[in-house]
Amino acid sequence: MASEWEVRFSTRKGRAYFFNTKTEQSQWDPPEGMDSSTIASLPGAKYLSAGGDGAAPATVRASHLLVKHSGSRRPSSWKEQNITRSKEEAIEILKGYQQEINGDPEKFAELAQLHSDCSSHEKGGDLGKFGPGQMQKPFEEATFALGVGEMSDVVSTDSGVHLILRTG
Ligand SMILES: O=C(CCc1ccccc1)N[C@H](Cc1nc2ccccc2[nH]1)C(=O)O
Repeated sequence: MASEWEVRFSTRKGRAYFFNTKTEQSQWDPPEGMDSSTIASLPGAKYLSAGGDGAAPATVRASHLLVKHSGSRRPSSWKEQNITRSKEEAIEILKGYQQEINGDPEKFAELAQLHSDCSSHEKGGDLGKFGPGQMQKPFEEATFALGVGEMSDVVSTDSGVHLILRTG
């Protein structure tokens, strides 16, 4: 029965697997005879790669532009020793960059290099590839919801407020 099955993500292996909640058995391959639309509707199906077969690692690549504020987990960066701006002010600043970027990936990388409060600024904001369970949840969910080449609106994490560009 499909309802016994769910998709989970192995951070160790960096890929999705199928878990039977009744027998508690897990397997890499989709359950025998389960069609792709049923697989796509299983709980945790978001961990499956586009093919829905769980075989390809469900990882993404992204860049981000982070503006920290006084409530950030670490209100300091390469740019500013002691960051005291309010969260509201950080959002206003980020929205200014968002307008300037206007959907242009090259502009995104340029402004991330100049202004991001994350060490990834050195690489135009590039964070490399990551899978579920590796980044703070709001950041992960926003990134996984983007198509390749798409940019997020303002996303808030314990680190500050971000613009995210999914690149892979
Ligand atoms: O955690 C890091 C390093 C992230 C990184 C990953 C991969 C390559 C390069 C950098 N920097 C934090 C700021 C920060 N918080 C984040 C939360 C989610 C994603 C990226 C983030 N960056 C900080 O500097 O406080």
